[in-house]
Amino acid sequence: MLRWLTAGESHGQQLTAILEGLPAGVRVQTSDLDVDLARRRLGHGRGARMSFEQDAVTLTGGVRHGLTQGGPIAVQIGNTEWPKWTTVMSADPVDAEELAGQARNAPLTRPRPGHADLPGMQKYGFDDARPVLERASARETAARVALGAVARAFLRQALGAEVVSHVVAIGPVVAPEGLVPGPQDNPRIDEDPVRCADPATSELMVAEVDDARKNGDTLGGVIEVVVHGLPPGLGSHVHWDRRLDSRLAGALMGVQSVKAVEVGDGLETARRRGSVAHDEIVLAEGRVQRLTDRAGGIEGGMTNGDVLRVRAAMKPISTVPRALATVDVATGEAAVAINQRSDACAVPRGAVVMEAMVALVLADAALEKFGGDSVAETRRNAAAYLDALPLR
Ligand SMILES: Cc1cc2nc3c(=O)[nH]c(=O)nc-3n(C[C@H](O)[C@H](O)[C@H](O)COP(=O)(O)O)c2cc1C
Ligand SMILES: C=C(O[C@@H]1CC(C(=O)O)=C[C@@H](OP(=O)(O)O)[C@H]1O)C(=O)O
Repeated sequence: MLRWLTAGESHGQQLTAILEGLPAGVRVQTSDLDVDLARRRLGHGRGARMSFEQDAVTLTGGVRHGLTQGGPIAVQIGNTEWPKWTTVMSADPVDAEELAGQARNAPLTRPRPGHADLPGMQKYGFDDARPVLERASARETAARVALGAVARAFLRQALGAEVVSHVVAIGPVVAPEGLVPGPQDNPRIDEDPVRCADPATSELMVAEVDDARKNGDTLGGVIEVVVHGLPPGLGSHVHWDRRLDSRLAGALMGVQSVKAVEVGDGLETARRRGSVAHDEIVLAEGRVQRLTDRAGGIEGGMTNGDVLRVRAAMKPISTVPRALATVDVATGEAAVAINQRSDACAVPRGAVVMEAMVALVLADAALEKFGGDSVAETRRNAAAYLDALPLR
């Protein structure tokens, strides 16, 4: 239904993104994309680049006078870094002498453990990590967040659904269980330096980031994305690749540094007995309701109408200032890994990327279920489906 693609390098001229398959009539404008792009630059632990990068975003296709037109939506995001990289990252051949004078062009031959550097060089036949790290960099997530903002607008206008997130762990500091942000809580959580919903835990998280940074180290953590207002029946039990949990897991694992995904209570559920692992169904006030939401709003690969909760675990940043051991591929000698300027902890801003991926997957699943060439049609179809459900 929905297809999306991104292109561009971390220090290239710009990122480009295309979203194809969205209906006409979705209200969206540049400022909506700006809001999420700015949120992606926030967070204690971010690197220097985040404080000056402007994410100059332009909607270049598919939107007219603040409304989608039904055609592919195209977005470009200029890289503020570009002026320093015009020669090194030039698409066209450049004069060899001019290139030789550029310190930035020195081959990167000491691959960083935990990065795409070494396997990428081996796979694509490069003797320099530059072409690999330029595309592997999470700079690319700016493009996903821009498209995610469009998907978020569609979900809100078609279904009344809201996608929010919070940080539930940074390194060993874990927020209390059971905190579930409400549909309007993003602005409040954005105010917190680590996007944690619990102020006491937030203070401990900030201290942990400061301590890691002081010691030349880095941190990862866990993000929970919460979606309110979804109808039952998005996704399907009938085939593995139609299961919504499978699609969400793939999308979240597709974000740089994500090493685990949980749906609902996830791993904790595996440690429970069945009698206390599931969500019992009752009839209350003429509606079917669940007493708990351990499943995170998904049963049998479909939304069940409860609040959707998925978690993504990011590993610690791989560019560790206290440089890790590697091998210089030019000399074959033991070396320390290249140490580029880097985030110390990207979990708070990673949360905004996870929201975008969840919004894109849900927009796709909503269009599959309800169709519609205009958002008004999608909305009517969804309303008729809900009206016809015998037990809601
Ligand atoms: C929002 C975000 C920001 C990131 N920032 C950095 C960074 O500044 N330095 C770094 O080494 N890795 C950073 N990463 C992680 C790397 O991009 C990632 O570890 C690398 O591309 C290898 O991919 P893998 O971890 O999925 O194996 C970031 C990831 C995300 C999601
Ligand atoms: C630029 C962004 O994140 C970058 C992600 C990243 C990495 O290795 O993933 C490394 C750093 O980039 P640089 O190569 O300039 O040091 C981060 O700043 C961004 O998120 O916009």
